[in-house]
Amino acid sequence: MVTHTPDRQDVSPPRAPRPMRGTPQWAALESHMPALRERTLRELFAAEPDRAATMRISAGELYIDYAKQRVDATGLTLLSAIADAAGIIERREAMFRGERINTTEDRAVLHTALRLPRSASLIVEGADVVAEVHEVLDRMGRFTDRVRAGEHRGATGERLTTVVNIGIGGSDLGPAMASEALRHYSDAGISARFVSNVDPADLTAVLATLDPARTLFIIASKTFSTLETLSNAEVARRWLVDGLGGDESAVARHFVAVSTNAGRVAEFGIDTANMFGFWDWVGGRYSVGSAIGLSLMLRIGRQRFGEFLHGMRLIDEHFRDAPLDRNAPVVLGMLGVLNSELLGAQSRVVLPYSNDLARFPAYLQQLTMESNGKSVRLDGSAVDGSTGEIYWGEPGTNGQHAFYQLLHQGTRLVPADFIGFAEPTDDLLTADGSSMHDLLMANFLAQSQVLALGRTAEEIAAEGTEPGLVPHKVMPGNRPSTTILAPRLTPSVLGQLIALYEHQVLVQGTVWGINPFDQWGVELGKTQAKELLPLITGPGASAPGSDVDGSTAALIDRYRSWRGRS
Ligand SMILES: O=P(O)(O)OC[C@H]1O[C@](O)(CO)[C@@H](O)[C@@H]1O
Repeated sequence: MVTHTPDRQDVSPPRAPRPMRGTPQWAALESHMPALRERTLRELFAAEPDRAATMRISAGELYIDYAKQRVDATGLTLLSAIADAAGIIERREAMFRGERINTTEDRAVLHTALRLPRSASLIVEGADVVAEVHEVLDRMGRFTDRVRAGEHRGATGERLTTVVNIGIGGSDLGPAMASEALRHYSDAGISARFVSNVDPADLTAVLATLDPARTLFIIASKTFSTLETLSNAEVARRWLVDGLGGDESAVARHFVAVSTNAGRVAEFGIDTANMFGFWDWVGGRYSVGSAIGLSLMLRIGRQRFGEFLHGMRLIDEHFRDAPLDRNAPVVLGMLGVLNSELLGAQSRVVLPYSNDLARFPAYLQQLTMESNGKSVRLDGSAVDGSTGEIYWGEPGTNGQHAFYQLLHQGTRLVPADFIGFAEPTDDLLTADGSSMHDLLMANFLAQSQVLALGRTAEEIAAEGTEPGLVPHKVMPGNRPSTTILAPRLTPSVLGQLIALYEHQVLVQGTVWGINPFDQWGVELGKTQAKELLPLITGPGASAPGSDVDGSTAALIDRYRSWRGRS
């Protein structure tokens, strides 16, 4: 039995992360910045012939090239010194040990325990969390085996062929992204649909295509108190019962829940025998490897779901074992800090050259921005720099024909993460017999090359360009990017990509001294929506006693009048 104890590196007890600005390590980086700002990527490539060989890391099956980042060997050493001084090793080990590093919610942060092997043991506050994790995985496995084999059928005896996951945020984005990414591995004739928005258009559009007799609903909510999810779940239940001739008992065969809150699941009317649990130490945006991934397991089966978890574990192990300056989440997280804090980048664009990863940027938006969009440190003091990179993106080559113009010639610096695969999930041949996948990947390679090296006025003039057009055609270059290449988009590789970004969040949160694991900023909007609802449906905001601000009151009045309620 493998016991996961903090024995990998000699660590002292965890401390709150230290603010990094003002430390000697930060000052050293700042004094090196003129060298990084002045030298272009063209110059760096010319000056450092072995740049490509040294600025790459293999982690799991991911080949990560960061030679096109605006950094040199000294800069990289200084960046890892900052991560070290911020206490990343202690914080990482405290996380893996199951300490309550999410102090504002008094919780451990143990998504990494979701992917420990059955043979491992991790005792946290007296309980072996690995045993608990595998008990749930086994239950999920038995259930999904039965649905996939047609043994668990709908109330009328039909096979269940569509699973509808109703959830939002972390209870939607992970499984929705992964289900699309791994569509190629769906092998039991089960399709998955995802409903998240409280906008009735979402559920209406999905239900319109479905047969209740063949539909299984998964109500996924960590808290089981989320307005959007419960509203959609109630309507879905009514639709099912009505569609099956008013048979209330059908709910038991067509509804399962995924939650940490058995009481609320029972209150909602789902038998807790049909509930798959997880734990408060799994943050919503870190939960795709928990029972929140049930829809994915239904599609790809328990073995491939296991490979997905294994992929995450490969990167967990790399994150724990690799020295900081060869550690992919540390290096990439710190390059994000460099770009956003010292090179003036305002966002990071993620460009998967895989249509199957279309939802990956949206998934990363919650993972990174809900985690590190904070402006106070763990001790409640204000941060003194910026935090939380803004993530966005679209699959290549679609983005090329939409926003790459700004990436190449705009005034803003937008560092890019390119993600691509050697083997296609599908390939087609063009009329001349060439592989469309090769065409896609030629674009993948060309774009980062052009971003980095650009084209000068002299080079453009030398091509015979009319002088008046030369400035319009200059490609400034010197725009940083990282390229992540993997053999193929398998369940394991998807798990590796997810964990690579998860751990970057911890690295950056540690350097910024903030808590990446709470999300207090989303609460007030929810409360105020509840307060405004009766004004919208009842007397209006201009009624005596209403203390709604003038702008909102006028909007409510206009809304009510257009709804015919004045
Ligand atoms: O799974 P739940 O409890 O329904 O929460 C859904 C989402 O809502 C949030 O709390 C934010 O509103 C996310 O952190 C979470 O992933």
